[in-house]
This record gives sequence, C-alpha cells and structure tokens, in this order.
Amino acid sequence: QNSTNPNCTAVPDTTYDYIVIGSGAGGIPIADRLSEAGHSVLLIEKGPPSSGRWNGTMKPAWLEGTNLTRFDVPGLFNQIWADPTGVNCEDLDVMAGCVLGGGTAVNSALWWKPHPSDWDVNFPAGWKNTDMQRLVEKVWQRIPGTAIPSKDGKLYLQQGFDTVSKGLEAAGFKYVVPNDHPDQKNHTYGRSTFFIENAERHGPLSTYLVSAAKRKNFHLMTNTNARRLIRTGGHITGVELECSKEGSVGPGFSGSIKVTPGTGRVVLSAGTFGSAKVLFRSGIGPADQLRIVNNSKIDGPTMIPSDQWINLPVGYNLNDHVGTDIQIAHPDVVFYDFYAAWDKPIASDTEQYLANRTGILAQVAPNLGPMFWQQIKGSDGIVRHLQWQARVEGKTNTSMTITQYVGTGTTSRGRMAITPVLSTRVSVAPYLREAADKEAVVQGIEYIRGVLGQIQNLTWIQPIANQTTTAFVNSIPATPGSRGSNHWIGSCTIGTDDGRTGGKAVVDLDTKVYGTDNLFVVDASIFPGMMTGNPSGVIITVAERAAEKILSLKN
Ligand SMILES: Cc1cc2nc3c(=O)[nH]c(=O)nc-3n(C[C@H](O)[C@H](O)[C@H](O)COP(=O)(O)OP(=O)(O)OC[C@H]3O[C@@H](n4cnc5c(N)ncnc54)[C@H](O)[C@@H]3O)c2cc1C
Repeated sequence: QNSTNPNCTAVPDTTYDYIVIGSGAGGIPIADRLSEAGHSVLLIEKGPPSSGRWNGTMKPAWLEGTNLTRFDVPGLFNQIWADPTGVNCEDLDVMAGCVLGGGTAVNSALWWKPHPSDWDVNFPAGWKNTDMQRLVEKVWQRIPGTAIPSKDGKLYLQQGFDTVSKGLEAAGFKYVVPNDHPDQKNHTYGRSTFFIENAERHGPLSTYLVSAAKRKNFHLMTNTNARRLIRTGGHITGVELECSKEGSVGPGFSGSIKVTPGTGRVVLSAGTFGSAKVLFRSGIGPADQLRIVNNSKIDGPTMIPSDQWINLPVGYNLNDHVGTDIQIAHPDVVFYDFYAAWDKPIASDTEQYLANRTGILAQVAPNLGPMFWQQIKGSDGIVRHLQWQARVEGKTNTSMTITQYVGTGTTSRGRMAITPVLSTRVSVAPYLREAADKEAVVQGIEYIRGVLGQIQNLTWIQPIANQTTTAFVNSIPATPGSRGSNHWIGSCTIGTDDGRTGGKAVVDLDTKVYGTDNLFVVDASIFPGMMTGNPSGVIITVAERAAEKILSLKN
C-alpha cells in the first residue's frame, strides 16, 4: 500500500494477456469477448463505480436504502447537466462520463441499430454492412432495447410527441419502429428506443460486464488511471498506472502493470479524447503534440525519448454530430420537471417507480421524442443524414426543443490537442467548416419550419418568425458549447493509409496502431466518419468486430 493513502494499492505482480484501458461502449464489450476466449484480461477504469449493480453510491435521498443510483433511474439521466461533479471527465473541455461504463453509464440510453450507410459510407473493407450485420444482430440479442420503458406498458406525458407527430404525419412522414427498419431514415419518424430493461439503465454494464465478471480470468480495477504505455520501440510491455486523484476518490492501484511477456497485448478504449491522450503521453502522435508532453512538468522529465516517437496523425479527423436547436411552443405540451426529481421529487412518482418500476420516472429525462429523419443531397453530391430529436424542455412550460443532428455524409472535420497540464481540448471545432454541411443544416431547418408551421396554435421560439433560416444558423457559434452533441469520434482513424507515411489512419484494419505490434484502439476514436444516430450501438458493434479481428491475429 501507498504510505500516504491506504486507498492506493500497489499493482499486483501479475501479468495479463490483455490490458484494456477504459470501460465505456468500446472497452466493456471487447474485454468481455477477449476473456470469453480464455485470455486473462485486466480492465482498467479511471472513474468510480456507477450503477448500483457495481456498488456505485451516487444517489439522491429517495434512493437511499435501494440498490439504485443516479445512473440507474431513467428519470435522473439528465442530472449530469445539473451536477457533473465526480462523474464527468475533468481533463476534457467537453462532456464525457469518467465512471465505470463511461458514456454508457451517463448517456440518455438512446439505442439505434446502425443504418447500413453508417458502415458503407464510412468504414473500410472488412467493416462494411455485409461484414457487420451479423454482429449487429448479436449485439441486439443481448441488448434489445425498448420504446416503452415503464413496466406497465404505458407511455406517460405524450402530449409533446403527439403534437409534433401530427405535423409530421400531415407532411407525409411515415411512422416506423426505427430498429425494425434501420435503413428507413428518410421522411420517417418514430419513438426513441432506449437500452432500458426493468425500467433501469441496461446496456454493456448489465450484459457484457456481467458475463465478464463471472470469469476467473477477468479482472477489473476502478479509480485507476492509465498514465501511459511502457514500450520498447513498437512493442508494449506494460502500462503505468496511478490512483485517480491519488486515491482520494476510492480504492485504486498504482505502479507498472505488465502484459504477458512476448504475447500480451494492450487495447486502448479510453474514448475519443482519452485514447488519444494516452497515445500522446506514450510518444505516439504528431510531433507538435508530443513536444507539448515533452515540455510538460508532469511528463517531460520521464517521457520516452524523441528517437522512439512514432509519428501518427492522432487527434485529427475529429468529429461530432453538429447540433442545431430549434424551439417551439404549443398549449397542449406538458412539461415535467425531471431536475426537481433529484431533491424535490413528487412523492407519488417516486413511490410508483420504487414500488413497481412504472410511471414518468421510468422514462428518460427530459421526455424525448418524436425522432424523425431526413436525407439531403448536398451541392457536392454527397447525401447527408439528418436526425431530429424532440424533447419537452425549453423556455416555457409548453416548449419543446428539437435538435437537428447532421450525421452520415458530413465532411467537416476538426482536431483535438493536448495542453501543457495534460488536459485535452478541441483545438479545431469540427462544426460546419464545409459549405455543403451548412447547406444541409439550412435546408433541413427550412423544410421542418414549413412542416411544423402547419400545426395549429404552434408558436415559434427559435428561429423567430421573421428571421431567415440562414441568419438563424449563422447566429449560432460553431463551438462545442453551442453545437456539441457529445458524440465525439475520430481521433485515431481506422484505415489502410498508414499515417506514418502521410496517410490519415492511426490504426490498421485489425485496429492495431501502425508502428506497433501489440497495441490496439477499440472505441469511437477509430470511426472514419459520422453515423446517422446516437453512437453507442455502432461502437459496441465495432467492439464485437474488433474482438474477432484481434483474436484471429497470430503474433
Ligand atoms: C451526456 C451524454 C449523453 C449521451 N447520450 C447518448 C445516447 O443517448 N445514446 C448514445 O448512443 N450515445 C450517447 N452518448 C454518446 C456515447 O455515450 C459515447 O459516444 C460512447 O460512450 C463513447 O464510447 P467510447 O468507448 O468511445 O468511450 P467512453 O464511453 O467515453 O469510455 C471511455 C472510458 O475510458 C475511461 N478512461 C479515459 N481515460 C482513461 C485512462 N487514462 N485510464 C483509465 N480509464 C480511462 C473513461 O473514464 C471512460 O469510462 C452520450 C454521451 C454523453 C456524454
């Protein structure tokens, strides 16, 4: 044990066949699959436990004495915006979950089967729709999702859904069950699907992690930060670990942990920013970023020497769904104050939830839906997929905010960077840098203004009636704060064009980092381009594919 903190234990003198860094949408499934194949696997998570199932403790008073935390109850999912302390990643300048489960512990649990173009437009050979369909079905067998979270089979406070749906119907939008028809994403609408079961958060934390944890060859460390990789040339021999916040947040581990000599491997699943950061600190990335690490007080004196650096375009090709919020109001819409459910809940609602998992708190805050889709062909000939997400929240008690996301087909890209104190930041925001992306945003809004404008008694909050759509779109800054969707992808792109020799790719088609022989990246950072909907389903499917690829590699 660390002499200064009993919570900080020295790493065991054990070696592992696989060390997986990060327990999010990518990390948990890959750790499960690798351990299922009989390998010893260590999963390292820098954050604390989240869900009650994993001994998480963060909860409001009304959950005391239950096995539930803020991460489990759908009606509390938006609490991350009211109180992110101890939940969000403090080293990033955007929102992400740094707890067991990563984004899948804190997100809104929106759960979409990928559109075939998500693969065919974006991914390289071996990762196309024909390669991935089998795995999509495998993922959905484990995590089917539901559109009706409350256990009594009822949907609560649907006035917002009904109001907007009427307008969509009148304009000829077709109602679909989205995950029954993942390819029908044009002029369609439907209910949102969530990875919720028994009216609690489901997803990787209650499937893949459960099966992994039953195996003797699987090990989990929480509150433990992977500082950097230990490597000799392109061969990783271990990982330097440190207790998160020096052990003050809960029991963690520090010291150097080793992979099985000769055959052991390391998988980075620390997310778009986290994986890139570990690479930078390990001397892998563009020289400008490695020099920042080398000049830092924290890492500089002990960083791997520059003759060992591996020059790869880590941090480039950054993307996020570009979001644009419109807002309407209608007298029929009924608001529910989910934020108040934290400390001033309506007693009958908490009682109903606790007694039989029914009622409004079984539904995801802040009452989402409908979802609708459009496709727009840009002047550059590229089709862009638009997903619209409505929620009952806004300036008044009868308002709805409807966010337009531009997904598959976007061509704008940004960049992330590391700072001298070893935080990361979005150095070039990826939003609307290309004219055709902006055209799609404007055309989409223009069209939907017409559609919703037909709804009787509807009033516009934004854009206001006499504002042109172009002026409205131009008035919103292209920053993560105003446009961000928390769907970051792309800092460690997969591809055949080796980044060491001028290409864009950081990992090869087996997800192995170029220039290394036993280092892999499996998370949203490898995505070459943006998907249609919210990403966690696509990421988990990518992890399934990566497991197949990695397991079939001979050393
Ligand atoms: C508020 C919010 C709402 C969202 N809503 C939805 C939604 O409804 N539906 C949807 O599909 N997607 C949603 N997303 C996005 C989705 O959750 C993410 O895209 C997804 O979780 C990313 O997966 P990942 O594996 O790449 O990284 P993450 O899930 O972010 O996992 C990375 C993990 O690595 C850990 N880590 C990082 N660095 C280190 C290190 N050095 N050592 C050890 N551990 C480390 C982090 O703590 C984290 O647990 C949302 C995201 C947010 C933040």
